[in-house]
Amino acid sequence: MYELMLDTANLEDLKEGLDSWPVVGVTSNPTILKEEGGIDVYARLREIKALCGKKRSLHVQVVSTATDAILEEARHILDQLGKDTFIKVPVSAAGLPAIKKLSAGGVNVTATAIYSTMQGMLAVLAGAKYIAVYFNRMENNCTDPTRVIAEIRSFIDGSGSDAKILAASFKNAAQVVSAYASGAQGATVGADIIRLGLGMTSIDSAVDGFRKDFEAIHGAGKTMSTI
Ligand SMILES: O=C[C@H](O)COP(=O)(O)O
Repeated sequence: MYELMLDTANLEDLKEGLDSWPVVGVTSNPTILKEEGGIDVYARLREIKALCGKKRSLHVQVVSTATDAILEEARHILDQLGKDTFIKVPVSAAGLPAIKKLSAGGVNVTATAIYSTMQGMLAVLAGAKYIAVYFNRMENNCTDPTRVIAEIRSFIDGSGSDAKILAASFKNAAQVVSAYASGAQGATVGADIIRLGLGMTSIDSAVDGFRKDFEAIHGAGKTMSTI
């Protein structure tokens, strides 16, 4: 089953997206939170958690760079936001041991900052539930994200793991389509990407043509519910 999440902390985007689009979770990182200006971070994350409700997941990233500090930060996030919160941990030398310990303790981990198949494989083995692969950032570094996604997916399937690739870091709709086509089970995107996908003038032009043809039969303003 494929999943779509929103990569934002903007309340307007979240209210629209969670209400109107087929979204199963919300992700953020410190840069996304910074875009919201001088917010109280935990207050905002609590608002987002409330908007998510019980059925959608919230993924919150740690900031610390040493293993013990990451573990401490993860515990604090769970205390503040609830035990079902997914803790986003970068797959770094210090992050991997934290992913292993948190996962062993039953914490939901989203492994992040993934630029290589090796990082993805290690995160799967360490027990992460989601593997956040950075699509656009890889392309910026002349790495092919479709190859990395396909290799990690093959590793997940071959090892019988229930981890899912959650592709992230998108700048356009084509990248999202490529991520899913390469084997990602999920993508987390900004609201702008969804709007791009629905914003083609040819879509509105087709809809307008159908409306005019119907009005030619039954008169102006008529619809299937008013004839
Ligand atoms: O948390 C991961 C983000 O999706 C990274 O996105 P970005 O490359 O646009 O900063």
